[in-house]
Amino acid sequence: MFLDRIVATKRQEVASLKERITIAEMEKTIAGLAPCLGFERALSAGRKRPMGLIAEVKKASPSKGLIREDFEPVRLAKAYEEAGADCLSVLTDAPYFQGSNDYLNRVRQAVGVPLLRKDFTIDPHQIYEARCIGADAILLIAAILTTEQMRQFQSIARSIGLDVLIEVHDQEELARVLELNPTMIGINNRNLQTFVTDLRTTEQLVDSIPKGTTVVSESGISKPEEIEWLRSVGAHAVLVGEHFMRQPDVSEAVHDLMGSYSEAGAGKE
Ligand SMILES: O=C(O)c1ccccc1NCC(=O)[C@H](O)[C@H](O)COP(=O)(O)O
Repeated sequence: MFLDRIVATKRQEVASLKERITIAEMEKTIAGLAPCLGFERALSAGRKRPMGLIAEVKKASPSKGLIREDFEPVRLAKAYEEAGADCLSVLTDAPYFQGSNDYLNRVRQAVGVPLLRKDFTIDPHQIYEARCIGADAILLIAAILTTEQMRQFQSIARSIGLDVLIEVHDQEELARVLELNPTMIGINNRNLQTFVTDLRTTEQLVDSIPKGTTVVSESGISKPEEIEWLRSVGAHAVLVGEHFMRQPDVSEAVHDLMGSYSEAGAGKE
């Protein structure tokens, strides 16, 4: 399975990270950082449109290869912010997505919206690293973690101020995730074996999620009517990468997909 390859790579990365820095050293850095920006809040009570938006800074993907030639992460992030994206997602995985920790760090200096570190978290070291490089939230993917790992990682993340987006693909993963009483769940519409996206995945899972949980529909979203439909079935926010990355003007692309917005916020139903 493709995810097994990614996890094997992450094990090597974590081993080399552990040789470079200890958690105690990262804790010292974290003690001197400003508090995190509220990622989950920006998508729920604080969102600017009826549907919240996490706009992704994504250069390439395993399924599509290089997506954007003129990839300038800071310029893209500023354009997203100017267009009223509630939060940004920055891919930091290098081998499969051509991402980088440095991209996230530079984006952090340039924008004032909360940032998700988009990577494959398999070890506590990566959670502390995420906070050190400027993330406000991390992603936990149920498909590659046990329930106990997710519980431990969620607790560590919260203890250093990070919000947690826990991602599921099916009912089995969702049942395990609900044991953790998460405040925010991502439903990934992409089948990780075939890479095919199907927005009905969100519809199939959303009704099993307790009210009050912020639900993010992820992947394969590109049309305004899909935003409307995802909202009608119960999603509070969307995560969009490839569609924006393929448009010459990402700011215009956000307006075209999401509509106009109000700084006053649209709030959580
Ligand atoms: O994007 C991929 O091909 C991919 C393959 C395997 C695991 C994860 C993958 N993507 C990560 C994501 O979750 C997406 O970047 C994100 O949801 C945005 O999706 P999209 O709008 O379809 O770029």
